[in-house]
Amino acid sequence: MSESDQATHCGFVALIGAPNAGKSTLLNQLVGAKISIVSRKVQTTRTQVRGIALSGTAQVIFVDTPGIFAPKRRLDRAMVTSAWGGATDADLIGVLVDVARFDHEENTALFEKLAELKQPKFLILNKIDTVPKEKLLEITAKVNELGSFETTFMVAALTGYGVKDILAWLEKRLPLGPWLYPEDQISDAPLRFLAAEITREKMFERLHDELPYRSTVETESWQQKSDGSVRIEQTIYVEREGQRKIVLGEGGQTIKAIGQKARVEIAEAAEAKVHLFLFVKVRENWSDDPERYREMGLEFPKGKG
Ligand SMILES: Nc1nc2c(ncn2[C@@H]2O[C@H](COP(=O)(O)OP(=O)(O)OP(=O)(O)O)[C@@H](O)[C@H]2O)c(=O)[nH]1
Repeated sequence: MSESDQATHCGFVALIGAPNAGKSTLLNQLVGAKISIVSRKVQTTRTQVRGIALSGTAQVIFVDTPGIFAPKRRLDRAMVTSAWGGATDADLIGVLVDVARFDHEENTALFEKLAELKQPKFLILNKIDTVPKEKLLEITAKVNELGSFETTFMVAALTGYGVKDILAWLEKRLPLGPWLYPEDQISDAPLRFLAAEITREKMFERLHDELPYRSTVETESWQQKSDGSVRIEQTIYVEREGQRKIVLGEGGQTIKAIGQKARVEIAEAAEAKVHLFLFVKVRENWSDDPERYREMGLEFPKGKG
């Protein structure tokens, strides 16, 4: 019960979907702030990031998950284990499907796996701006044959169209219970993790396909200064010397530009003046190193990578 006499609702909702279905975009719309990094490159989300939304009497805690379902490499397997971990702990599972790709292979694998999860599920058809209106009902019927869903939402996460309906439904649907987080909290991702994600996003924006998705960013130090500012040191890990040169750019221009953009956003998130220092290091085979997994909040999968 909250302080008022009104009963409150609270619960965990896992968002599951194929790569690029729009999970990060949707999560940001639901929460009304930039929580999870968004990119046109697939697999930018590596760990569960929670966004917390308030809707009337309900606190809805979203778990964002990596969207990949047929893992081959070790890093991919760790991501998938993390994704399903989030789903099995949740009260409800929101299944996100790109309407234009509902019958693609990645969704077939997803629906097969979903059948094993016992939690109630609801369907979110995203990117409805990309298919003709008259096709939507037919697609809705077809997708509902592939799984068992309590209800279906049609949204365009990019513009926010339809997103409020999801929150309104969840408000009634989540179990009764006290709120688990303070009212003004929108994420429980530690700030230093969020800061690393911001730098990674700026790096992807700047370098696109020049950089493999396996490069990573870690916040090595976070020092609060007496004047209220924060000194942050981050290391960008790449796998080869050639990649290090790309990230640095001529005369260090590229890394400088990445750092400037990241600093502005980290300062917003930290609500403080930020001094950001970026380093680039080559670490061969980092994706086989258990320590790197721990830092990303993932479990190191056993067996050969
Ligand atoms: N046209 C259109 N594009 C969208 C919509 N929602 C998301 N997108 C785009 O789809 C792409 C993928 O969105 P993300 O939110 O990064 O997808 P994700 O599922 O989190 O992806 P991963 O992190 O790789 O798992 C981005 O280019 C988005 O701008 C939508 O409603 N309409």
